[in-house]
Amino acid sequence: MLYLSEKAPAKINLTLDAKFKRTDGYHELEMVMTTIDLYDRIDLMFRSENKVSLMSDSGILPQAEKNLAYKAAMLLKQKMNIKYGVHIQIQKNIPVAAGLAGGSSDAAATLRGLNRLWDLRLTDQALAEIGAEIGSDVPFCVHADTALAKGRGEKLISLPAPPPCWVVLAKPTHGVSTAEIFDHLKVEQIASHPATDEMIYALQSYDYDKMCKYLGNVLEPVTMEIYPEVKRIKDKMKQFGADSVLMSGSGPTVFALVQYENQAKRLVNSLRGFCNHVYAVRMLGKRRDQVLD
Ligand SMILES: C[C@](O)(CO)[C@H](O)COP(=O)(O)OP(=O)(O)OC[C@H]1O[C@@H](n2ccc(N)nc2=O)[C@H](O)[C@@H]1O
Ligand SMILES: Nc1ncnc2c1ncn2[C@@H]1O[C@H](COP(=O)(O)OP(=O)(O)OP(=O)(O)O)[C@@H](O)[C@H]1O
Repeated sequence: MLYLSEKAPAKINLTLDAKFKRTDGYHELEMVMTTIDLYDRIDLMFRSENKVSLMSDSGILPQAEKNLAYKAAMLLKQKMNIKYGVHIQIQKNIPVAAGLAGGSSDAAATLRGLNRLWDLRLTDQALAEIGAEIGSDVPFCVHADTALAKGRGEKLISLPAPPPCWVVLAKPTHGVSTAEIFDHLKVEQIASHPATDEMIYALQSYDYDKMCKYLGNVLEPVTMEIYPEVKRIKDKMKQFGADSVLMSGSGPTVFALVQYENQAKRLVNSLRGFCNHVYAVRMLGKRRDQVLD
């Protein structure tokens, strides 16, 4: 194969809990994560030379060595001792540094795509293990379904996809550094831990109301303290009729759940003028339509 494309969907956290800070500096986490129908497109072109190159249509992304998709290609090449190359083209739709794992998903889609382009026949599990060396969210993004993630984020147990609904996302203009937010987290001072087991049960019983009830993220108050705009957006979303609202990952993107398209449209219209980056997308939760040959 000489050319192929992969979808790289964004993730949201339905829950994010931190148990303790580990001696390696990472936090031991417990999170329920799923995917939404907002995705980057990764085009991969086979190169017979032993070179990896990368271009993206985004002015703010690192173009080569620092790009997570480039790192993924180099790591896979090195691990599998590959002597040819690839040109990676990224069409960026997921907002950057937003808590939506855009970079991790690009890296994961690159691993999945190269597995096909270079005919490596690795399992998703093997790709996820390689991806864990790039970032904590990459293993989840390799599978790109719905999962309980533990450890640093790399230990995954697959869960049923959430009930169908709309996800309205609003992102403040500034991005957030994940490391900075974790730095400010004091695990022993967490006032309220999310009810992870109840969220799992909500998914297993396909219960939209319970899914809404049990959204929770221990990083939300931390990010809100530093960036009060996050709280203002969350309050507006609640006021404008969202069924439930939560910040995703380390933020600053806030997402609202609603069941019907007209509610999603109303919410988007109410937020315009107040927030520049607003999207209404469907919940995904299952890996489908990933391949774009
Ligand atoms: C917040 C989440 O998005 C939730 O899904 C992820 O935990 C972050 O995943 P990521 O961006 O792939 O994170 P990494 O690139 O591995 O780590 C960025 C930084 O976040 C902090 N970090 C990340 C994961 C974790 N379990 N504990 C941490 O303390 C560390 O300071 C780390 O240096
Ligand atoms: N392909 C890429 N797409 C987005 N960001 C990238 C990419 N490659 C490298 N980066 C860098 O990674 C950093 C985090 O970007 P990203 O959009 O993945 O953040 P995030 O959504 O907060 O991630 P997470 O939810 O996994 O913490 C940014 O500083 C960005 O410059």
